[in-house]
Amino acid sequence: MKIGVIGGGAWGTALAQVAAHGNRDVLLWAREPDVVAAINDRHENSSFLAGVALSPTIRAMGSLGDLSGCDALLVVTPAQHVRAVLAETSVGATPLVLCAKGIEAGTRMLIGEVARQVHPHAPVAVLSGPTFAHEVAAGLPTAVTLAAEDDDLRAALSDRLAAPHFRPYASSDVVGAEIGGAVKNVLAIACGVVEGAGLGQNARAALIARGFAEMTRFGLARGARAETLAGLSGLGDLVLTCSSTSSRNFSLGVGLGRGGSAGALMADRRTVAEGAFTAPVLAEAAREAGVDMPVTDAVCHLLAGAGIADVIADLLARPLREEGA
Ligand SMILES: NC(=O)c1ccc[n+]([C@@H]2O[C@H](COP(=O)([O-])OP(=O)(O)OC[C@H]3O[C@@H](n4cnc5c(N)ncnc54)[C@H](O)[C@@H]3O)[C@@H](O)[C@H]2O)c1
Ligand SMILES: O=P(O)(O)OC[C@H](O)CO
Repeated sequence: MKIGVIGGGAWGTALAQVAAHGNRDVLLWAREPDVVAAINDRHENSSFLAGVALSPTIRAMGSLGDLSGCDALLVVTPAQHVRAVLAETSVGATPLVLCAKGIEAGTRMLIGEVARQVHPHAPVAVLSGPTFAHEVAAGLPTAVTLAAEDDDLRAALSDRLAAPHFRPYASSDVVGAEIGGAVKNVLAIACGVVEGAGLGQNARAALIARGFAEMTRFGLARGARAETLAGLSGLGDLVLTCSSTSSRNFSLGVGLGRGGSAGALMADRRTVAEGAFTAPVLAEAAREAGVDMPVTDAVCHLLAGAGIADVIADLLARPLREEGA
């Protein structure tokens, strides 16, 4: 199975490195000519994944047309760009493995829904889980959820992408795998705020637990399975990104918690903090589904410039409720 990767950011590059395990050929499309040149000439991506010696069997290209002939395409651009990039890619019935974590603004579509709309004949899979790109690229042990409805595709992709340090767990719950990754980014911003504002470890643990309840309510309303939400792509990734400044979303939250504005914190950054884009659309989607997501709403207010003290006070002043409700 010849793998093509769409997106030369940190995660696309790390996944290309995984797929190149055992000196297998991998094609990687990157948007930036300097990234293409650095990968081909020096086997590095200093722009997005500095300090990693890449496999020489990874070949980078600047034209999406060069990916034709691949047996599966890993889609690893930021969520808000997936539609445009897929529309430029000749896909046919080639399986698409979606690795971006987010919900499309405007349409409120999960990325799998976007992919099916743009390429109706392409089978869709989702790869998601607790995966800091620099750790995966360094060969540190990592486990992910690999979800696809089709049994054969799931097995073929798991076999092809598994490596000694990279362990996919198969699932048929595509929607569940997607929702965990999208929602955890928003909750990671909230946990970063707790850290930045010095609200303490109790508050962070409470946010993780109540955030997971929120993720579960939303996921179940959208057809996800509870065990997927409690697995690697849901709870696993939530715990990772809510506890480390290696997370761009958590770091954004830390900045907000210290009193920075979202505009200033996001200006000029070359890397993506998906939660900032997902939060408003997730809040809309939750309202549409009749699901209460107070932490997500609080993140939206903070991103829009509301004061931290007011937002926290409002969150804590909500009516008391049953834990399982
Ligand atoms: N970095 C990680 O550790 C990690 C791990 C798992 C999943 N992800 C997910 O992977 C996706 C990609 O994130 P990343 O960390 O690889 O990116 P990144 O932050 O390292 O780099 C930004 C990427 O955005 C691309 N980009 C910017 N403008 C674009 C446009 N108009 N059209 C297409 N692409 C554009 C850049 O080319 C670059 O590849 C995100 O959804 C992220 O949540 C990231
Ligand atoms: O840096 P973040 O916050 O985008 O998190 C990266 C991955 O999603 C962690 O699984």
